[in-house]
Amino acid sequence: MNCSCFGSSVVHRKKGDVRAERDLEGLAKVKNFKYNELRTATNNFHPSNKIGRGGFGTVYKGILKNGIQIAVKTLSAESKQGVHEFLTEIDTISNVKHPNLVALIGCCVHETNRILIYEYLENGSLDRALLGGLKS
Ligand SMILES: Nc1ncnc2c1ncn2[C@@H]1O[C@H](COP(=O)(O)OP(=O)(O)OP(=O)(O)O)[C@@H](O)[C@H]1O
Repeated sequence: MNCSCFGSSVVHRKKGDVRAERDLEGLAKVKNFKYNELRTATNNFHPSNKIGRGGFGTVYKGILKNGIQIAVKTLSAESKQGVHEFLTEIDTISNVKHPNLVALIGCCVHETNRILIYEYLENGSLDRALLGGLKS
């Protein structure tokens, strides 16, 4: 599995990152994004790409090189959630698939950054997903 989202420099990896890398190898279902790929997709996490903020942290809209739109959820620095808990959450989310749930497509751990990547839903998509054919 590609673990290069930990950065190109082995020298700068912290203990937690190395453990996270090891743990991520066990998560076969989600893609391990490179931090630079996410920086490019979100125009360096530009404020104009910000689409919301939830309990996890700030959410940015991004566009991958292949044109796929993504929602990039960055775990806020104040969060007490550690790498291990973060990875456990990914493992749990990636095992749940339902038409009414937004799919988790990947994650990234880079230095102190913990990031989740979801499929992007346009405004109103949730309504449509929940109400199905009831909504025009
Ligand atoms: N997959 C997505 N596609 C498009 N926009 C999204 C997506 N995920 C989140 N957002 C936007 O980011 C905002 C925050 O989302 P987030 O899931 O972090 O928190 P929340 O659902 O509002 O609350 P909580 O943190 O309690 O789950 C949402 O209200 C929405 O506007």
